[in-house]
Amino acid sequence: MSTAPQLVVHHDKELMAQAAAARLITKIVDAQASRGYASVVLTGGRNGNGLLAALSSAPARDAIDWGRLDLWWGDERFLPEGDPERNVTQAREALLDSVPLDPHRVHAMPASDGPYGKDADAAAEAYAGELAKASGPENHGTVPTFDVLMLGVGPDTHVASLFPELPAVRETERMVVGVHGAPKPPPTRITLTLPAIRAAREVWLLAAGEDKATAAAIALSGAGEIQAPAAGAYGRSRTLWLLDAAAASQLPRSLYPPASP
Ligand SMILES: O=C1O[C@H](COP(=O)(O)O)[C@@H](O)[C@H](O)[C@H]1O
Repeated sequence: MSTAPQLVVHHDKELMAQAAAARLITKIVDAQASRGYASVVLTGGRNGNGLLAALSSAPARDAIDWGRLDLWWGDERFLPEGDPERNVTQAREALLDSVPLDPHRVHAMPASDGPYGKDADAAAEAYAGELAKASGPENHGTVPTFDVLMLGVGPDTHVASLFPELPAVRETERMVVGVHGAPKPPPTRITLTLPAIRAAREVWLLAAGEDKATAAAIALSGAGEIQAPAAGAYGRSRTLWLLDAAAASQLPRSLYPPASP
């Protein structure tokens, strides 16, 4: 069952990143208070890294019990360990290296010089196995019920490494797949699929900047998920689009009415 998207539009991308970071802190602290731990899926890209950087400089970040936080990734660029273009490398720089995480709870996707060598499909299968191991009877299948899963939105409406019309976005069985021939470099990637994304309690789509305006308008105007993968990303209990005014500038007025005078 899909949840109708809710929209929050901030003045600019800096404010959006700060507000999203504050929202994430509250979610994590609440989940830890009620269950003992929290699980979050990170995204790569400018907006995801902007949020992590904002979280890093938010004084309230110390409210999080970092040792009881599980981190997963929505996708990864299949490159050697430590490559500056890897999403995990960028996340480490923006935040992860400066907080006391439990390394056993940081579930980076495999690198192209790791145990699976250049075989992105085998690496994807291994990540699916790691997710399945972390999924208990209280979850709904072979993927944990993440508290929050974040996704950047590409100008072509891609989310994670689910690009329009490529086989990965059509996947209905597997939770993680290898991606070959991605239109955005690098061509080889690993990604959660739409069924895995939809296992999350809350899915947050982050879109800031003019170059995201068309993508946001298309995805929020009833487009199909094969042509516009962002349209197929929703959470079990909430789907939240966090935008700045530039990214919201082409939304239909019924979704984003002009501000009151
Ligand atoms: O390559 C990727 O791009 C998307 C969007 O990134 P952005 O810089 O246009 O915001 C990102 O969400 C994804 O994780 C990443 O691998």
